[in-house]
Amino acid sequence: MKIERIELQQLHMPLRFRFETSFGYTTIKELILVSVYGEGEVGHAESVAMSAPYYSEETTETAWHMMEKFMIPKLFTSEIETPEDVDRLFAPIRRNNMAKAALEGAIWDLYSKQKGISLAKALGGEKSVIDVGISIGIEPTVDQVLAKVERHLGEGYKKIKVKIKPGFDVEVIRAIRERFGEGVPLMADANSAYTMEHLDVMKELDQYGLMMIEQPLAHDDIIDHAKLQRELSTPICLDESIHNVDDARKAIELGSCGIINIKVGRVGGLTESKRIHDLCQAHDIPVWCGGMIESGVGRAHNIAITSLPNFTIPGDTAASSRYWEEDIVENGVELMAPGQLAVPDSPGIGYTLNQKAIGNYVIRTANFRP
Ligand SMILES: O=C(O)CCC(=O)c1ccccc1C(=O)O
Ligand SMILES: [Mg+2]
Repeated sequence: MKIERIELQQLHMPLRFRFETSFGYTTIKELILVSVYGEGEVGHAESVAMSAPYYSEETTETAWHMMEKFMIPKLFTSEIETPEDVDRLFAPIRRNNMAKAALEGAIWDLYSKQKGISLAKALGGEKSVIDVGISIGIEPTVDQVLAKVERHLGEGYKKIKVKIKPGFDVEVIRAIRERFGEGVPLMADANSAYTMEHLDVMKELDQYGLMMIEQPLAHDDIIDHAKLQRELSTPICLDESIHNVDDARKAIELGSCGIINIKVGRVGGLTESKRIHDLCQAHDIPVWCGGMIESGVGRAHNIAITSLPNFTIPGDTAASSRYWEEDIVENGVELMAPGQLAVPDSPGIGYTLNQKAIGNYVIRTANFRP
């Protein structure tokens, strides 16, 4: 694969609502759109690093820096035949997974376009339709959460995830169960807001038949999660704690979780996402695709990886129109049926960029050539 040019564009996309988690809130989503040009085609992906280091250590600025100073120069001075070569090329660079994933993902898109196949097919995906859920943030009142649950259940979303934090947890879950019943596929995401001191709260949550509790304990822990898992019948799902396939192997071996959330950015790319998927499949650990408030470009990548068979639990890839007045892909990523997204079968990510919309959001551009 001959790479002729790489373009980075920093975009600021205003959200249609304030998205709050236990670690902070987002009203304007920052992202870096990566475009890799070669042999008459162009591949796209986005960096999901956030503006501040509260979900992970990366930020928009560090991702830009790592790509510009270390990753793009490597791409221009190496022979690349397949996207797996990119994964190998970046391996000596420690962490900075979101920066790595953005470049590797754009090259996966470019590679599948050059082959004339969909990204889903290039990854070994099998599904033509995926079930999706929705992630509801922390709201000022429980009633406001209930209103959102009602609206999104009406749109057919197949999983309702609510964000929790100490003081805004059991009450929310109880209210949802009382109002909407036991049948709602419901889970809670704590984004590391609890410690083992909160065992009593976790045991209370355990009474509500949740599909899982996501990342209750520290972002860098798998030991206490194993202890907690032994105290609960609800499966623990790890998000922040899993950065690569070895983390997944150790967490499974220790019994730290029963489910893993795969985010392509957090694990450093689609190649590593596939490895984690395969490992989990071999151990009967279901996986699902998490979200990072992506634009349509990141959503398209999420759809492609979710087409792999062990993504058996609906992920967080909701429709573009929930987040954006206007997305940066033509027509947005929209539900084809209640709670379902189509897996495109056209080459690459299967979505065309909306250059006019990009023009409205872009605040910085740089081009790199060999
Ligand atoms: O709607 C989405 O994109 C998922 C939102 C979400 O839950 C989330 C958003 C930003 C950072 C972390 C997380 C998370 O899954 O923990
Ligand atoms: Mg999470």
